[in-house]
Amino acid sequence: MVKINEVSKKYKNNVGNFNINFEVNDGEIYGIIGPNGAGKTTLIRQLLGFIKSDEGEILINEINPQKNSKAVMEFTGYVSGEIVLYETMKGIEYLKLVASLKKGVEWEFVEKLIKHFEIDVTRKIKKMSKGMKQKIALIAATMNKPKFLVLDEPTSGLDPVMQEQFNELMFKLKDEYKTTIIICSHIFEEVAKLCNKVAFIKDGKLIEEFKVVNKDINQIQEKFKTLFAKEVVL
Ligand SMILES: Nc1ncnc2c1ncn2[C@@H]1O[C@H](COP(=O)(O)OP(=O)(O)OP(=O)(O)O)[C@@H](O)[C@H]1O
Repeated sequence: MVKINEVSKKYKNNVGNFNINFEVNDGEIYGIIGPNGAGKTTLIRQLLGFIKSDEGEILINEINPQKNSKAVMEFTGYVSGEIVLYETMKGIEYLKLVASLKKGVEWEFVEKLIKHFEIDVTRKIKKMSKGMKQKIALIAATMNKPKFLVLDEPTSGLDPVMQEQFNELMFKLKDEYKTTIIICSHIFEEVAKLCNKVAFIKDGKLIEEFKVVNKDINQIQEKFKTLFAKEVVL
């Protein structure tokens, strides 16, 4: 589903990301882990064709997003790190608008998602909490059971109950609809529970790809500590 070959994006001062290679198979959940500023969001935006790579090739379901982002977005759901919604709308109005713009939305499934996340969609978005807005964004991104789903720190505002509901939704999409998912996260537990493989990104480089075995959070934590060890300053 996803093939990334020698991809680089250099901002000024040699910041960005460099010679990234990885593949994600159909129906896999792939994690991207790295500290702040490592280049995760830059990579995701290249994957979707929102920013142009300087080098390399990306193929999503055999389509190059850099040449045809629109074609990729037709079968892709995306939740960005900074969620921006139409603040003056009610939740339900926003979801109806998104449903009218996407192909293949069954409203019954949207209703199930609203119930699943236990969210009051009659409220105005501007009066919603960060976590509620995140749920709305997740429903908007998954309402048409997309073939490909890209999530940039999707659960940073969710409480533990909602985290579990998020995990359940990810498994449902993967198992029942064969959705391929890429998820950037700082939450090791989430990555351990959901992902088959994890890429560790440091200073714009993919320094290690790691296979998650038995949903073991300790392995990921240990690997992170080894790869990102820092001298104690304070
Ligand atoms: N438009 C831009 N112009 C110049 N530099 C940029 C631009 N966008 C991002 N950067 C820089 O590129 C680097 C990677 O940023 P990016 O947002 O991809 O990191 P990240 O891993 O997603 O971080 P975080 O976990 O904090 O969200 C950072 O040093 C950032 O300052």
